[in-house]
Amino acid sequence: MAAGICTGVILCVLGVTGFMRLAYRLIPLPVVRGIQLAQGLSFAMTAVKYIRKVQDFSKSKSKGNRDWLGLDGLVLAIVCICFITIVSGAGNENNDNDNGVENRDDKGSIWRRIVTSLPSAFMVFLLGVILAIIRVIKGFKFGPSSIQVVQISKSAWKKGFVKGTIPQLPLSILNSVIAVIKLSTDLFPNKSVTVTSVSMTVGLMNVTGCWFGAMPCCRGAGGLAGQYKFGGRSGGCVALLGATKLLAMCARDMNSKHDSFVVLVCTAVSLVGSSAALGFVTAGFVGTHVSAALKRRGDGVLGLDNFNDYYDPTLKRARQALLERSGIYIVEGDINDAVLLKKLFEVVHFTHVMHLAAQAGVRYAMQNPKSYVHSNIAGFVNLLEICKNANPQPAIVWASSSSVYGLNTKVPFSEKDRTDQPASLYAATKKAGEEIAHTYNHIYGLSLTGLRFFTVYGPWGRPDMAYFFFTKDILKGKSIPVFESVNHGTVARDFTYIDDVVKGCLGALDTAEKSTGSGGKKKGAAQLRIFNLGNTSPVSVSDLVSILEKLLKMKAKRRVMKLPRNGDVPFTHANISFAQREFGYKPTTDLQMGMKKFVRWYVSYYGSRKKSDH
Ligand SMILES: O=C(O)[C@H]1O[C@H](OP(=O)(O)OP(=O)(O)OC[C@H]2O[C@@H](n3ccc(=O)[nH]c3=O)[C@H](O)[C@@H]2O)[C@H](O)[C@@H](O)[C@@H]1O
Repeated sequence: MAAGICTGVILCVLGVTGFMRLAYRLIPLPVVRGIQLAQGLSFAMTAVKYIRKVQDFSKSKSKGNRDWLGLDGLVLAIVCICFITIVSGAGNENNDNDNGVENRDDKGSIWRRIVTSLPSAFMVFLLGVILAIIRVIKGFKFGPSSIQVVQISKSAWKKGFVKGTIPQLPLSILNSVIAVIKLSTDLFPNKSVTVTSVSMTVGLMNVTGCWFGAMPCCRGAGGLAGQYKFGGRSGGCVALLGATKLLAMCARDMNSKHDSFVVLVCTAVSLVGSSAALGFVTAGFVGTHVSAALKRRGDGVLGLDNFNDYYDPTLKRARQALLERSGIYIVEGDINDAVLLKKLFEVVHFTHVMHLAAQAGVRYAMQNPKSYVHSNIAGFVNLLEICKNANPQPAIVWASSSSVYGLNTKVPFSEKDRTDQPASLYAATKKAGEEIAHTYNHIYGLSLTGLRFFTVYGPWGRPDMAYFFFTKDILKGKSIPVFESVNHGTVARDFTYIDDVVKGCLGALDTAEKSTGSGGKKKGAAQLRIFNLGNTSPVSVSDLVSILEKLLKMKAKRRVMKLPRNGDVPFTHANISFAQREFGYKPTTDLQMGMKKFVRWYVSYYGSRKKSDH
């Protein structure tokens, strides 16, 4: 927007001061024609490339060859090219005979007249719009959109001017002003256009429009020539174009610029990925790592996160920045927002949903029980409602927890064991999630895979977890509460390194079968699975502290205390044979190695004093 406004201002100034007139007189015609030819050829080559290869517009890259068949297939494209070529080349537009009198008996001539009068490019464009609507958008609604004034930061002005205005200016002057005037004098010799009026109107269009989010635009000699060739020769065609744009602006579906942006991103995602996975809570710990891994292997990922303040939101924003650098966009919203979710699902046909949006932490459930019900139960149900109505229904992989094993004493914990004695409300909501998953699988044919994570840790982890705040407090010289169970027994966890968990998540996604229902109706039995994703070798909290002491080269001030009765269980230990059998899950990182990687990250991330005060 800043670049558009700056370019607009410069064009206005050049127009008013008469400098543009000077440029018009000084720049020779061959230079202008050269620019036009180069532009024309580059557009033609781009068109051929777009037809031959499937495009990854988000990266401006070509992918594989386009399929022959389908609504965006090669056959249709070739038919359209032939149609335009035949219609445009069907003969002289002036079909009068030598005497200037039409020979009405000449049947071939009549047909030729009809064919040449067809607005071929407009017809192909219209067909394209209809096919795009069929492919991408359902349920178009109309009504006025709200208009907002764009806020442009100081750095955006600077960046826009340097990276947008300066490189664009020569083309704007030559193609949007000088070439347009030369061409319009050729095409419409009886109409007078002045350099000042063209320059000023292009400038004013951008100076006013860009403040309201309009895409920077210009007149172009190519566009003028194209419109002339295909029949747009009066002011009426410009008015028609404007009216169509106003109509498009009225799509009520997009209430704000943010909504429109979301829709555009979604469309890009659906065009990019052969399988579009939706990583909910992408700025969460596990979500960040899973999304990045999916993107690395070429999947289309769209994130969703409400960026709540359960723990330091700046860490979440830093994860978001990391993901955005690798091309993953995160929509800011809540899984309880049915309107938003519906909109996303209308635009993208998600093949998979990786649902990692939850209120985590076992002890916090006593302080804020409602947040657990809100996210882990109401939010989950809301998501399942949207997924069951989607067409096609996505396959869902979601995060349960090792805490569902609660007070069980039989080890290692197997998926076949009882899970009816949770020790915290957190565990109870996760257990409820598993039962809710069963219901949606049974009634609607949704494919659902629950993953019971076992105390996942690693770089970019959660500051509310013990290993994280132990590290922080040891470094600060503060004491840390180390829990022990009855009779000075150890408290132990099957700590699992993030990279191992990511492999498990990808394995679960890749082996997830399709949901069988569509549009809210079940059409057959669907897959329903639960897997433990643990490390299979529990370590006591006391040993965890010793590992940290060695890595941080500092002695911890241990405050040994009895395991409080606020949700904690004395130990966890996963049996992972089921995940191993189904998708080859095999953790390879022990606590020593995993903590080394975590500490390295922690020190580099919180290296400065400012950041370490988190
Ligand atoms: O995998 C799981 O099921 C769960 O793992 C963790 O829960 P937890 O294992 O309790 O992880 P931490 O809170 O990091 O505690 C780790 C160990 O440190 C102990 N601890 C915790 C806090 C403390 O002040 N002192 C202390 O000794 C805990 O008793 C526990 O044995 C996560 O917080 C849950 O979101 C997740 O669902």
